[in-house]
Amino acid sequence: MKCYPVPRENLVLSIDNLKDDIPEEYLSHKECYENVIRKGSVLYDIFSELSKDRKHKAHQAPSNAYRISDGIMQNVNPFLLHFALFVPAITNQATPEQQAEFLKHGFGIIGTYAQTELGHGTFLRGLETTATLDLETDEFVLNSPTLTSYKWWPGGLGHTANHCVVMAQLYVKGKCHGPHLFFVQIRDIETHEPLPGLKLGEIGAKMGFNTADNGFLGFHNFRIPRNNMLMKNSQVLKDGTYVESKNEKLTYGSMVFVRVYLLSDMAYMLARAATISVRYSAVRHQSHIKPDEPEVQILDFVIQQHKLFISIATSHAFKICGLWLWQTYSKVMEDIGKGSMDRLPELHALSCCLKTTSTRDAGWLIEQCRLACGGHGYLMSSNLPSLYTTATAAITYEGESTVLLLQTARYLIKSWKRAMEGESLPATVSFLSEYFNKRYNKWENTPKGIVDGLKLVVAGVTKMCAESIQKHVSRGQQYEEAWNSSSVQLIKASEAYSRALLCEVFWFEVDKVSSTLSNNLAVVLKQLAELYITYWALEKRGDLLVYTTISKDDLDKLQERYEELLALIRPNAVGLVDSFDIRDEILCSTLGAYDGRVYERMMEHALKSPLNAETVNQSFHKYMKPVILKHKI
Ligand SMILES: CCCCCCCCCCCCCCCCCCCCCC(=O)SCCNC(=O)CCNC(=O)[C@H](O)C(C)(C)COP(=O)(O)OP(=O)(O)OC[C@H]1O[C@@H](n2cnc3c(N)ncnc32)[C@H](O)[C@@H]1OP(=O)(O)O
Ligand SMILES: Cc1cc2nc3c(=O)[nH]c(=O)nc-3n(C[C@H](O)[C@H](O)[C@H](O)COP(=O)(O)OP(=O)(O)OC[C@H]3O[C@@H](n4cnc5c(N)ncnc54)[C@H](O)[C@@H]3O)c2cc1C
Repeated sequence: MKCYPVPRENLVLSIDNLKDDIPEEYLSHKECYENVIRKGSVLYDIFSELSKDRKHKAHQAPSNAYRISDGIMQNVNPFLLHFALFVPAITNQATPEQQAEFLKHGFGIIGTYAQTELGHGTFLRGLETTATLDLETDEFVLNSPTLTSYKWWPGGLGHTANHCVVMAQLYVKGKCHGPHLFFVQIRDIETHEPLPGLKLGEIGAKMGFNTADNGFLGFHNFRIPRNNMLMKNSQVLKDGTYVESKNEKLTYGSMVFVRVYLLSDMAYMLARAATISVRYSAVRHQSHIKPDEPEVQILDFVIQQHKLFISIATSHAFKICGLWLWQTYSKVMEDIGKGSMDRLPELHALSCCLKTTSTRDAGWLIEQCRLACGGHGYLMSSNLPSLYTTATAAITYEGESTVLLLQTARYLIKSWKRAMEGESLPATVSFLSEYFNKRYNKWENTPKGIVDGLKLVVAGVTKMCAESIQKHVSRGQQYEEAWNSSSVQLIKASEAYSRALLCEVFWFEVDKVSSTLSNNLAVVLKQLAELYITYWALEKRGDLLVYTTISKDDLDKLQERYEELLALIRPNAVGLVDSFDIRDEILCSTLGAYDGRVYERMMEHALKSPLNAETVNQSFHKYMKPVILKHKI
């Protein structure tokens, strides 16, 4: 790999170890793991060399360098959790002294984030792993009291990591203080054997993510020093005094970090899928549009453009909103550093709904890209199946999507109540006050008008939810029960909110930067933003008809404009995906390479199938032949 500026002599393993003799999809589960460890270890070495001068900082945006991993393994890198959650958890949740201690070996340790248990993933307060202070020895004793308390799912936990950050219920002097994080060594550094008192393993084959080495972990009277509790926000002193955090939800900070980041990650996943399917659709000729003319590029079918251009536009929307959300995150973290928690609920609400919408959209849009490639999209060598299973996992991990939408709904309902009481609201929800005070405009058939309309939908649905909860309460339900009864509508409010946010930020940011771009670029970027907004206005036409003054005539015009936009984008479609600038080595697709040699690549790849190494497979002689001979007349 020439793209890495690390001298070969600095590396322990040869860079030649990054090559595959047999494509990954033909390996067994065990071989696959061993293969990604072979390649992952080289990468780990490269990343550690590259990071030598880069001090870990809390709230630092992740470097894009790890994308190289996508080109080297089609499946998930088992070292990912070290970078994505283990190190960020320590930098965000440990004191400076602890950080110096826990990270002193740099890349000499490999960590993961062990939170989810067999019995509980969503409901963190229900976790069962215990960390009990032993005042005499100044240690915490970790235990998994039940089968359901076993840690279950953490990436890299099965066989890769030798350390982890563990979420456990803190017990001091018989009192439970809720979930807290602990730094725990789980394997011997030299032998890699699990330490005594631990039961460790891998959880088995999954729909995708198969090389992530997701594992289980049980503790039996396992002791760690008291100082291994991450104590930036709350502390346990030597005499057992518990010092409360300013906000107990700060313990959940590492999850907020990844949720925020996932928006950009989904932009990239979608860019890869769009690149493959748009390029393929330009190469593939099939059927006629005019009977007397040659077969067309399938990209010329308007319905194909409808399936694919939304992915290009969505990737840009996620990228731009991802940057916006990252800036919000950094600002809120800075405020927290200065002691102000004011914007933490807003950040939590934004990150929950945007994480959910971006992962769900990426999942179904990647699948749509796969379907748009016809049969060939079903081949592993197209890389679309792997992209799908990897993206779709994110709908569940780092907070299950329904559960996160309900968190945002909680914030919307609270904000609605504040609006009714005349309180001022943060800019991201101030439209609720405007709606409550009936300050809204008549429908306008422009991108800005659509954004305003989508916000009216959020406000209208939120109001309906608040009334529904109230109705159930007045019929005798407790507030929490009434919440459950109204949850279908609450989810709708949250979904509508994230869509309005995505449309607004995408349009506003594109509009803001367009004067700094060349005219041609600004025009195309605006077309993509308008396409995105119009697509969603048409998808949500029912809600717009209920909550705004949009008419059938307006909708007809929007449909016409949408089709116009498809035609305007068509000549630039291939250029647009080329501009994502994803190298063939990272794309890893027989269908999507830059040179368009689709059929040649497919044949070359098919010939690598181990089944093609011999003309007759031995199973013929063993099983088929006797049956054939028996039935031969
Ligand atoms: C070589 C490689 C190269 C590498 C290069 C390096 C580059 C690396 C770069 C990085 C690449 C990344 C790529 C991704 C990869 C990922 C891989 C997979 C990771 C998967 C990890 C996981 O999968 S890890 C587990 C995640 N597991 C959850 O995600 C549990 C969800 N479950 C909850 O999160 C809570 O359980 C839940 C529901 C909130 C209720 O919590 P609860 O019961 O305590 O709270 P309540 O509901 O009662 O709410 C009470 C009040 O707390 C408020 N609140 C709640 N949370 C709050 C919060 N966070 N912040 C503020 N406020 C919060 C709430 O808004 C209420 O506020 P109010 O009262 O004012 O309304
Ligand atoms: C690929 C992958 C990688 C992962 N990596 C890690 C890792 O590295 N570390 C780690 O700690 N964990 C990891 N996880 C675990 C992951 O974070 C959890 O699976 C996730 O948070 C969902 O929790 P759950 O499995 O308990 O789902 P559940 O909460 O059991 O969800 C089941 C159903 O119940 C519903 N439900 C649950 N609660 C409510 C509610 N309050 N209201 C309404 N509906 C509800 C959900 O919507 C869902 O439909 C990973 C998971 C996957 C799939």
